[in-house]
Amino acid sequence: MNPLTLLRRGLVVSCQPVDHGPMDRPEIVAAMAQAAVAGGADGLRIEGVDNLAAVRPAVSVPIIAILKRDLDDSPVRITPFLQDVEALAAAGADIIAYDATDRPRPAPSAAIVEAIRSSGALAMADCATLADGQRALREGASILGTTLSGYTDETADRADGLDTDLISAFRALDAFVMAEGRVNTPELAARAMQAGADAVTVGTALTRLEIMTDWFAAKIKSSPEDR
Ligand SMILES: CC(=O)N[C@H](C=O)[C@@H](O)[C@H](O)[C@H](O)COP(=O)(O)O
Repeated sequence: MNPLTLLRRGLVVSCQPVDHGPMDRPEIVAAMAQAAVAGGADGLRIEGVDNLAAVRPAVSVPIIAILKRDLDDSPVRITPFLQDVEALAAAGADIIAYDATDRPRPAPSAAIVEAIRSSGALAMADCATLADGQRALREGASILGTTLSGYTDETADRADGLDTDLISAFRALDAFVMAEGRVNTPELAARAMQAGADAVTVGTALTRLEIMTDWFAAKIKSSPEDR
């Protein structure tokens, strides 16, 4: 079945542990992925070829795969190279997400989308702005994600909370819209759907245990002492 049909009105769980933390191991990512599916996830977002290779045989839901890199000469981190696309497709990705912002990058976004489509996977554009989404649709992307809103210089003022404006703007383009980024509670997931999302991706609030723990610990420590 078309992955978009399976993901519509669905939850995608991004299983990306904190880099180099104790949970950053393929067998743990595979266990997280299975636990997410057991809890009702309709899809998964998985970073890296080793993690994808561990998760793919363990689940049957659609997988959105990415490869993250830290480049010296470009701020683009998500699937910047054509060979990244080949590696993720070979490891069983159904959908490959890429940075769809208009920033200096090693390979043009149009070439990345073309490589994704020729691999047989669908392309998900990780966008920061409406213009990113419009360009991505012209280039052949099948999903527009709000993933990078708040993470570029141009959108730094949106770094708090959910970008419902961008979700609604993408809805008006008649695209498949993925709300992604800082969806940290079930209530925010519902708000994303009301704003026009077709599906919602949740990462940190479900799979980055160190960060979730810190949210609770900080609140407890800053709570008033007198009762
Ligand atoms: C900006 C960027 O690099 N986002 C990444 C994309 O894969 C991940 O680090 C996020 O965890 C993911 O987008 C889910 O978002 P959140 O963790 O806020 O639920």
